[in-house]
Amino acid sequence: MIKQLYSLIQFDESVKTMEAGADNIGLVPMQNGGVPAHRVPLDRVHKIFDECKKRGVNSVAIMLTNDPEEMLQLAEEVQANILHIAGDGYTATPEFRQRLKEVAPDTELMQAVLVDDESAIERAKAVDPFVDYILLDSGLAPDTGIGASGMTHDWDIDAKIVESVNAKVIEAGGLGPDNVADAIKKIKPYGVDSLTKTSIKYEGGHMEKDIEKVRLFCERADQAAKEIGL
Ligand SMILES: O=C(O)c1ccccc1N[C@@H]1O[C@H](COP(=O)(O)O)[C@@H](O)[C@H]1O
Repeated sequence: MIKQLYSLIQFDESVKTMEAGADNIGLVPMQNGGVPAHRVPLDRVHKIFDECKKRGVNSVAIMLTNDPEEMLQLAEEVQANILHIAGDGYTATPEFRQRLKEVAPDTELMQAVLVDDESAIERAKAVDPFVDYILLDSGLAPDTGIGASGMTHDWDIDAKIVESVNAKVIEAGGLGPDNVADAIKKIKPYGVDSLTKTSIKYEGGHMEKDIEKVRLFCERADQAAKEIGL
């Protein structure tokens, strides 16, 4: 079971998050979008992603901009393992996928799908043929993008999507140590993702990972997956 943790800002907390069991760590490289306090300067992105490589952890660059040209520039610059499109104004296309391969041949593509009602199933199917991952998430963040709501959504829809697509499905939206096991047992995803419930939030939008909660999240996810033979 892949455990994906967002949204890393500092180098030291990234290392601690990897040591606590994360398989994928996600961050917002400096761009036009997202809460200013969460955007990571590019020199630090490189330092964190180099550390990921050394430790065999996947680096994920989250795109909150809605400009595909800016995404491709960033993809070329950071060469992440995964590019996660989470902006609410742009959805990946086969052409985007092709251009991503040209500028970052080793970067896989993850498309966030907003699960608001059953229409999410068709939206997931539409991107399935040309993405590597589909991330199922809740709500729209007030600043930009799909996700970061801290809320769960209808897991029955997610279970149907897992059955209907070939891409690897990452379950997101309001997951934390308290409910990750239930989500895995119900949805049977390829991976699980957490932001709000494994973070400490401060005034002004600053956040840092709560390492004990990250550790618990990873431990409970692995235990649940083992129990159902995933
Ligand atoms: O990670 C962010 O900073 C972010 C900002 C804006 C939109 C989405 C973002 N992240 C994605 O949202 C999920 C779920 O968040 P939560 O656990 O429900 O709070 C997060 O893990 C990222 O995939």
